Amino acid sequence: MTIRVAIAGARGKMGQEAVHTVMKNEEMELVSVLDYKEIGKTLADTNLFPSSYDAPVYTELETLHKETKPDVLVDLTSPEAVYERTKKALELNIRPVVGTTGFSDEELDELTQYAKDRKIGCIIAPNFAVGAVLMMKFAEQAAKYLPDVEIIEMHHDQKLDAPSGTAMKTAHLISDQRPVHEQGHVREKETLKGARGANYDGMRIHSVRLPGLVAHQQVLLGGEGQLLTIRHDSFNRGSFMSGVVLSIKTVMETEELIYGLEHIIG
Ligand SMILES: NC(=O)C1=CN([C@@H]2O[C@H](COP(=O)(O)OP(=O)(O)OC[C@H]3O[C@@H](n4cnc5c(N)ncnc54)[C@H](OP(=O)(O)O)[C@@H]3O)[C@@H](O)[C@H]2O)C=CC1
Ligand SMILES: O=C(O)C1=N[C@H](C(=O)O)C[C@H](O)C1
Repeated sequence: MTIRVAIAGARGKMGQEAVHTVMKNEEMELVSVLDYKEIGKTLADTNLFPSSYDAPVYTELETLHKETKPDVLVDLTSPEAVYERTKKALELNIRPVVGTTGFSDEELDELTQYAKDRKIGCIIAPNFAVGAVLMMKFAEQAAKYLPDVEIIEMHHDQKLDAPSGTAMKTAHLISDQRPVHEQGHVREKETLKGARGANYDGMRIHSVRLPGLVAHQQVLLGGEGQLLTIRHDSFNRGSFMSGVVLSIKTVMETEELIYGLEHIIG
């Protein structure tokens, strides 16, 4: 069976890569594209793709659904509207594969319940790169033994959310293994606000934004006289595409929300 795929955010850095990936995949068909502004009748009208890329463009998910009946909506957009759109997709019986980051813990909980009530698959993957998933899992394991942790995530300077979805997911995984405790000196005082980074259950998260970067993270775990550094680098967006393909296939087989690629990479 060919999987009918729609993509939201197709003009973006990740979206363009995902369009090519789906177009090249023989088990999938790109049936439509969702944008939030008028960009032409078909994807080719954007001048970003060859003229053979003729998937129609819609600005309303309901119309897109009615006219092109996608099985899956791949969302690679921006944090502002992704929660509402994911909920709407579930309502319409379209299975969301969401790479967009910036969900709050409450929103993730609500969407999990929403998908469960409707028995419909949904995958939210803060990072589609297999190496990044391994970095998070290794850090989770290491934190049992070295519970003092600081996360440094580094991204390109066009990124809208901070900390990154990957850093948040890493913190979630580590916090399941490590007793909540404040790190650093008890009388520590910031002379410049933000110097110690964001505080997640006492763990510190630092966000670096610089031109030239793509997506990088290191997890530092400190112990008496020692430091373990676990690092992952994505040098280009091709690194995320095998995870996108796996998620599109897997979401067709599941009836609940899966948060994180670690649950499906086997
Ligand atoms: N899970 C993963 O592995 C990865 C996730 N990401 C995440 O994916 C998202 C996209 O990243 P990236 O491609 O770098 O960002 P870009 O800004 O390059 O692309 C986002 C695209 O979505 C469009 N867009 C914005 N809002 C909407 C909307 N409401 N509906 C439809 N389209 C919209 C933007 O249009 P316009 O520019 O006109 O506003 C743009 O074309 C981010 O949240 C990022 O964190 C990124 C890399 C990997
Ligand atoms: O915006 C990005 O680029 C990325 N976003 C994701 C995140 O927030 O973790 C995944 C990856 O780090 C690239």
